[in-house]
Amino acid sequence: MSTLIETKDLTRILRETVPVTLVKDISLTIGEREFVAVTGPSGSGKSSLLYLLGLLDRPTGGTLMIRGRDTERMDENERAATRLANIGFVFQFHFLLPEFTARENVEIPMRKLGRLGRSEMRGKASELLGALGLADHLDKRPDQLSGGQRQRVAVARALANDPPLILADEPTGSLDSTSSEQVFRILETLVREEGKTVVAVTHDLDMAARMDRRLHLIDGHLTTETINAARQDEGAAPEA
Ligand SMILES: Nc1ncnc2c1ncn2[C@@H]1O[C@H](COP(=O)(O)OP(=O)(O)OP(=O)(O)O)[C@@H](O)[C@H]1O
Repeated sequence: MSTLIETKDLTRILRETVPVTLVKDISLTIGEREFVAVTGPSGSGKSSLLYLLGLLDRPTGGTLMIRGRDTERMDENERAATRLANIGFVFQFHFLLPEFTARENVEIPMRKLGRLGRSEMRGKASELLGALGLADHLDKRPDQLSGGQRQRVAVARALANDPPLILADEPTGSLDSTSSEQVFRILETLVREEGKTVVAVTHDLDMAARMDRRLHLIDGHLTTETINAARQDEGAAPEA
């Protein structure tokens, strides 16, 4: 299994009047085709860790390598380009742009990357939305869609540039149980059939148990790392 992300003593401290530790000394390795849960109590640093892994925030200590490249040695342009080509985000609240249609929302990351022409972008966006069961909703705006449909548009947007890594912050947190299961299965399919790596923050321990590995945080520290049984049978080695 090749390594996608490697951190060593990753730390993020806010330099306020009283310093606030968001994430402290986290060392981990995440490989390609892994389905990883991040769990922990409220305020334990789960979102902060995801922001660091997604290059949306910078560490104050330690290192973060993505595909063998030290992200702290990159300038802002390189970080932005690395993010755009390698990482898709799905948040608890979809953050779709309300004035744009589903298809236009999915096209936005493609426009930013600038690799495809206009009709190719349209085609790719339609294809992605179609694969997520939204073929009849391409031209609807977010307020014309249900919560589950909006979250599927957000997943399609995360996949727009075909990144190897999807980071999801409570992607099913605001959904009813049926939509939640549907979105979970989509993420699972991305790993099992498309070879993506998905790292998802979740409060749902049943869901976490269905993933390959669970990283549990307390007070910004990675306290336990659990390899789920099904994966151990496949020979995945426990790391911590
Ligand atoms: N900008 C900030 N200023 C001050 N404190 C912050 C800031 N951002 C985060 N924190 C604090 O850092 C800690 C970690 O926050 P984080 O959002 O990463 O936790 P979390 O595990 O994702 O929580 P939740 O499950 O509630 O979303 C929390 O105690 C939070 O209050």
